Amino acid sequence: MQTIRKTCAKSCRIWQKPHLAVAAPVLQPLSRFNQIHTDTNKMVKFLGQEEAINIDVELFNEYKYSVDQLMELAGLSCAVAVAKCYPQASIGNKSVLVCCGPGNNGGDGLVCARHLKLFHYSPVVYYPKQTNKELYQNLTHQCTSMNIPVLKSLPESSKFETDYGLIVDALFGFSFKPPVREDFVPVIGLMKTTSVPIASVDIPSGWNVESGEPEGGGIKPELLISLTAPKKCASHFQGTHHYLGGRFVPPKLADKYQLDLPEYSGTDCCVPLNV
Ligand SMILES: NC(=O)C1=CN([C@@H]2O[C@H](COP(=O)(O)OP(=O)(O)OC[C@H]3O[C@@H](n4cnc5c(N)ncnc54)[C@H](O)[C@@H]3O)[C@@H](O)[C@H]2O)[C@H](O)CC1
Ligand SMILES: [K+]
Repeated sequence: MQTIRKTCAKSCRIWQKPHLAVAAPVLQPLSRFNQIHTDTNKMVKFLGQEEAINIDVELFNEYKYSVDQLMELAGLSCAVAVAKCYPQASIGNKSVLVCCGPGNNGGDGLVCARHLKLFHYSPVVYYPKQTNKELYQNLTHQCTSMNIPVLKSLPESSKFETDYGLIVDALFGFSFKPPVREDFVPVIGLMKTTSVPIASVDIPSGWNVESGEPEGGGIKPELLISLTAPKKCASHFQGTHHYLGGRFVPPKLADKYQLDLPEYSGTDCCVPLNV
């Protein structure tokens, strides 16, 4: 626990909002503000939506990464974080429902499902809005080739709690613009009402990327895996585990955006952040 005064001193350096330094006399955990205190005693920056998109564009245009490369690393780090928080034995013979959206967040979900299968889980992919782009077709093919069912409709709700031990939420990431469109209302509704724990990839789907949970309530993931760096909505995350994944950021880029990323341990591809 640290005082907001201390938080603000750091915030001012990064966010250059000097007026914040004299506000808010109350005690607050850092993670409720716009930075998070990590195990390594560093402060990770929380990104706004535009900044997250700019970093993504820079990775592709300036650093010449391909989407496939980053998606593979992002999806792998999600599967590893899931395995750390929900060891296969704790899920037993129940399946993991991996809900995939129409964009790159959904692509991370397809990669995550494939790695979960290799880690001996039983993933089932729910992928209602499939595109004909080659990357997504290949990722889907890789899943079906590994006997991972890919569904276009939601599994039957009466048996949901007995059949599924975990939901991986890969519907929407940092490009989401509220409100949730009609096609995705049922799956968001299921996630809002089920007792099955949820692991959200990058953003809890349906949340505003910056301000967090929508009015009237949103999904409440137990695990959040932020990719590259947490987005501002992560400061409202109240679940049990917050991990950072996507260990692909070139140091020069991290410096440019003052990300202050935590140290990943050894060869790990994800790192826990203090909640
Ligand atoms: N640099 C990184 O950290 C990387 C992160 N990755 C992942 O990519 C997503 C961002 O992907 P993007 O394709 O830009 O967008 P989304 O997946 O968030 O969603 C776009 C998709 O969703 C549709 N959509 C938007 N709003 C709504 C709505 N209200 N209702 C329904 N549908 C909506 C939109 O039309 C698009 O089709 C990031 O979060 C990471 O998960 C990369 O994998 C690697 C690099
Ligand atoms: K998500």
